[in-house]
Amino acid sequence: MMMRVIEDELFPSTPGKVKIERTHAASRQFHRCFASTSTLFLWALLLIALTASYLSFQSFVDTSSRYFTASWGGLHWERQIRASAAVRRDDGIAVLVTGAAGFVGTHVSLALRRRGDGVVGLDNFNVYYDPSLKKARKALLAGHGVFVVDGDINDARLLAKLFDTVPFTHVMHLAAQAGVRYAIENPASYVHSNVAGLVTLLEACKSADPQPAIVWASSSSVYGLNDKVPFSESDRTDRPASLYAATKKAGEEITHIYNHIYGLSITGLRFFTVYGPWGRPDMAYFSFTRNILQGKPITVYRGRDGTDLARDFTYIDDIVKGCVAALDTAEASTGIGRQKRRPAQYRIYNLGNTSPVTVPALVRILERYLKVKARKNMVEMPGNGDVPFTHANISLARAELGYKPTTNLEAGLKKFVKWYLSYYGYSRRAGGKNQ
Ligand SMILES: O=C(O)[C@H]1O[C@H](OP(=O)(O)OP(=O)(O)OC[C@H]2O[C@@H](n3ccc(=O)[nH]c3=O)[C@H](O)[C@@H]2O)[C@H](O)[C@@H](O)[C@H]1O
Repeated sequence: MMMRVIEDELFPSTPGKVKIERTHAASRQFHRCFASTSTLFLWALLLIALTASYLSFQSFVDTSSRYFTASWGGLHWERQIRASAAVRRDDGIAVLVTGAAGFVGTHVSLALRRRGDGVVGLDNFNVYYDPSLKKARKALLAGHGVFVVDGDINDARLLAKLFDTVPFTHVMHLAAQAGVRYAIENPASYVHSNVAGLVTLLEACKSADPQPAIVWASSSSVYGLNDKVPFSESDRTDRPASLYAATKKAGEEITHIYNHIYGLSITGLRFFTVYGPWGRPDMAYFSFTRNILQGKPITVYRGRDGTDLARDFTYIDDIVKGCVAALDTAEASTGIGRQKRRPAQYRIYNLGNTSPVTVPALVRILERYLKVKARKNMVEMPGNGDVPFTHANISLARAELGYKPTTNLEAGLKKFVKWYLSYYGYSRRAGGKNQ
């Protein structure tokens, strides 16, 4: 019956033809057709096989090109990571420091290493400011046995590899897009590092076995338009003045989620305008020093009502003590296999200096140490994210971390200027390193 249908379809009934011939012809045609269907089938198989081999070749090319071009991976690399992570004291900790070639990251890594903890750094060496300064910090760390991986916190494969290689007990997360006013120019970089990068890192931490405890850098800028002084952790933080502040505030909410669902132990540190040797060239105290020495004018912002702006400038060594104390008092994360077994620690602390200084006062101190008069342009604060003042209440950090800042701006800037002159040389016009 089936054959009949096929026959009829292939040979529409034509009056005058002999039936038997039709049947034979149809059968020949059918076999020819069957043969051509099998051929088609074989061709299709061949095509599928070719596609499969092409795809696996592509993936081989991808993998090997990543192997040959990526700045991480391989046996030698793993050996460096393990050596850097080796703990050399009783009850020492193994810490992954993100942003290790940054200002705070370098100092914290050195402090941990000096007391015998295992430290592995991670930094993407971006060009937000002169990467040669970051490379110099990396070299400084290498001299103390700290290896810094060149990679991004958005690279989930790299993070997974790091946690596979070392059972980190802690993550000191300092990698971020910093700077309050730069967010006007490059908003996407804040979302990339401070939001997407943070989530990628937390995902890796949540999946790691053991899960590390996380201490990370939030910011005084989360207080935004808060005018209740001094700023306490319980004050409002829902009125940020810049995208930078908003991404740091988002970080506080995001880390809370990972604490709540996965049992990650989280400590957020709100840093107040940190300064000191090996600092960030984009910050006022640093760029003012450079300009004053080069005889260039500096722009000093003032409030709309003519008042001076003020910051609770905090010296790097005090911040490092706060970071280390936060690591030492961090309880272990409570999750395993991505499941929380019991509630985990969630903390937020101000790390400031408790004595705000105005920007013109900062300039006067620099003039004294540099022995050069600054050429000042007093300008009304542009509406690009700045806040008029910051002032930290540090009672909580003092009570729970034993945090007690000991360096005032005078003493701290003296150390900064000494470092600056030794690093860049006395006369910028006479040459020296790039900035
Ligand atoms: O605590 C924080 O969480 C932040 O601290 C820092 O931000 P800020 O307190 O804004 O520091 P910084 O830029 O040095 O400006 C200092 C003062 O100089 C004024 N300022 C600045 C530049 C200038 O050209 N002129 C000027 O008057 C300016 O108006 C301000 O009054 C970090 O950069 C930031 O990453 C974040 O960590």
